[in-house]
Amino acid sequence: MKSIAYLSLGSNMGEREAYLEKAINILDSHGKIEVRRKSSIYETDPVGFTDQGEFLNMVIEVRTDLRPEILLQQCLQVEHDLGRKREFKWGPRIIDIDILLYDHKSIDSEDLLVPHPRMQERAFVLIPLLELEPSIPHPADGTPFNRFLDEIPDKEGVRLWKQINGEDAFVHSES
Ligand SMILES: Nc1ncnc2c1ncn2[C@@H]1O[C@H](COP(=O)(O)OP(=O)(O)OP(=O)(O)O)[C@@H](O)[C@H]1O
Ligand SMILES: Nc1nc2c(c(=O)[nH]1)N=C(CO)CN2
Repeated sequence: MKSIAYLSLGSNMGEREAYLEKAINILDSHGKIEVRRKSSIYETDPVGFTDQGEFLNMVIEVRTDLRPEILLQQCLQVEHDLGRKREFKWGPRIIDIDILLYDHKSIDSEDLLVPHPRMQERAFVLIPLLELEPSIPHPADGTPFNRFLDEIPDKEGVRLWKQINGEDAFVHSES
């Protein structure tokens, strides 16, 4: 049976939008992961290590029969294929792909924590996720993620950068 997962994508180096686009295309290209919906793209102030460039962030919904650990491997492989170098934790990156949610599961294995352990404190994750699924609940206790967003004081650091309507992602209208 197919599962539904939500992935967070972020880029703050080089051609940021092109990296998001390439990552989605690679994920979708093997026939194992169907990218069903894409949030808008947001420009976001860096969180954690703040002395770095602004990010573009978005969330996608995928449908897959890959197990969560294999889905993670695919995400890491795409990061690798696009040339990501791991320099330091929370530092600049051409692409970062995190698994936020996988069905209604809680997973705690050596390499994978789902829900992503820091997602509920990150407006740059919650705003695009809630755009796709406004009342999605936390699998552990059913708390709607919009309640976590309400508790984040500073949301100005997340600004709509490019509105996406479903399948229209990456179709450029500017001339
Ligand atoms: N839900 C998850 N999604 C992606 N990676 C995860 C997840 N849970 C655990 N990991 C582990 O985290 C590692 C990736 O860490 P990475 O260097 O991308 O962290 P980061 O993006 O700098 O920080 P953060 O995890 O806070 O976003 C992966 O190798 C993976 O084993
Ligand atoms: N705005 C923003 N800040 C971050 C991001 C990110 O994707 N966007 N990713 C991080 C590590 O995963 C650390 N800080």
